[in-house]
Amino acid sequence: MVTFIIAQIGRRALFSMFLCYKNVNLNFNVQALRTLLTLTPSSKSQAQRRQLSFVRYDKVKRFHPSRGISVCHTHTSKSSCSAIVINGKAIAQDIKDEIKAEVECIVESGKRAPRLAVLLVGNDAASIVYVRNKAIAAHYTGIACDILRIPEKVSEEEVLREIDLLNRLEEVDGILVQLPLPPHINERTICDAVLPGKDVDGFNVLNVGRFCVDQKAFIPATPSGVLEILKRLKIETRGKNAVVCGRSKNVGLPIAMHLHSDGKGDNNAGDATTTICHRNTPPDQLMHFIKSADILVTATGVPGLVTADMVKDGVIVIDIGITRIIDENGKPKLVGDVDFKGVSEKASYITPVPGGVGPVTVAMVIKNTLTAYKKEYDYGPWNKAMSHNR
Ligand SMILES: Nc1nc(=O)c2c([nH]1)NC[C@@H]1CN(c3ccc(C(=O)N[C@@H](CCC(=O)O)C(=O)O)cc3)C=[N+]21
Repeated sequence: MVTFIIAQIGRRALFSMFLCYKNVNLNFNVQALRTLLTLTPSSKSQAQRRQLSFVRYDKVKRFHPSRGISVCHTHTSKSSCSAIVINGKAIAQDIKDEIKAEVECIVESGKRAPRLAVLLVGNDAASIVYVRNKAIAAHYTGIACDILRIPEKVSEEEVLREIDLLNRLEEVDGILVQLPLPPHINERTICDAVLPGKDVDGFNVLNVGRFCVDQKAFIPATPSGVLEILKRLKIETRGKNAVVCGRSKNVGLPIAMHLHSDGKGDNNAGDATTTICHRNTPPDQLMHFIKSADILVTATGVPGLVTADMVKDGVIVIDIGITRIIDENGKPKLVGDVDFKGVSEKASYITPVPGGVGPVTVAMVIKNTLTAYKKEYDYGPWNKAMSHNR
């Protein structure tokens, strides 16, 4: 194991060089995408509904599939309007810049930088991309990031030992085990082995439980990304109809948990009337619930699940589905759950795939790492008890 870690440290140096190179490109792209245009509201209600002070997060030109790019000046005929496309890359960039500034202050004051350890088991192509994105983001903000690549055939015991080691290392603030894990490894066992105070993924059952009862907790990156988007766009959720399609334990369920909670707890919850639809929701019921949604969150991985005829005018659409397909020209492409072209004609806001929730997810993991470093959440005896159990 020691040899393995030493090998990783060597690799890390190479990886940092790669990151430095990647970072230049990343900054360039993000800068190019940041539009600071402002809209001129045509009426007061429009200004209120669209939260115009925050349009810098949107690609202000409205997307209209049949007429190319157009700007809609009136809300009187909403169906002929098209949605504001939420720019997840710009939101992520802002979050990362805030983190970077804070980390700079920490380091200038003579303290060590925060540190994230990522365990990547096996060679899942998507996981490699996601982990790489997290490492690039960490590097950008000044947070140290170690990626421990572990062969697919590793035993559960071995992974638990690795986590135990990281739990005990004072200088490791955040631990993240990339999912999915190979089928012979129990994900619940692994997630629960991560010390709650270092559990930047929020997958440890203690964090899950605390989040459920709306106490301070690490909230998983994708749900907290969605919350951050809603918060930064100042989208009101209280009393609205929220529909979440998909009930996965790490995405759909926590998002619904947050949206429905009454807002009196620690996490500034949504207080929305929340419905969860899932694979056993009959199609007519799915149609019925989606039609009722003011805020629609989809996290199913079923491309084209939501079409224009299913949504109501002005719906806010957060698309978390991410599926790799081969398009009509034979090229690989990422798509969400929503028929973007059609639905963006009726929605008021919509997140694209890629470039929507994904980049914000990455930024939120990094933000959680800074929170872990600052030891903002008090886990009392849990943090130690879990460690001594091993
Ligand atoms: N322990 C753990 N923590 C996670 O947070 C976690 C995980 N396991 N397993 C898988 C999901 C998924 N996830 C994404 C991260 C980045 C993008 C992302 O960067 N998406 C880009 C596209 C990336 C690409 O090119 O494929 C985008 O939407 O623009 C997407 C999804 C984190 N997850």
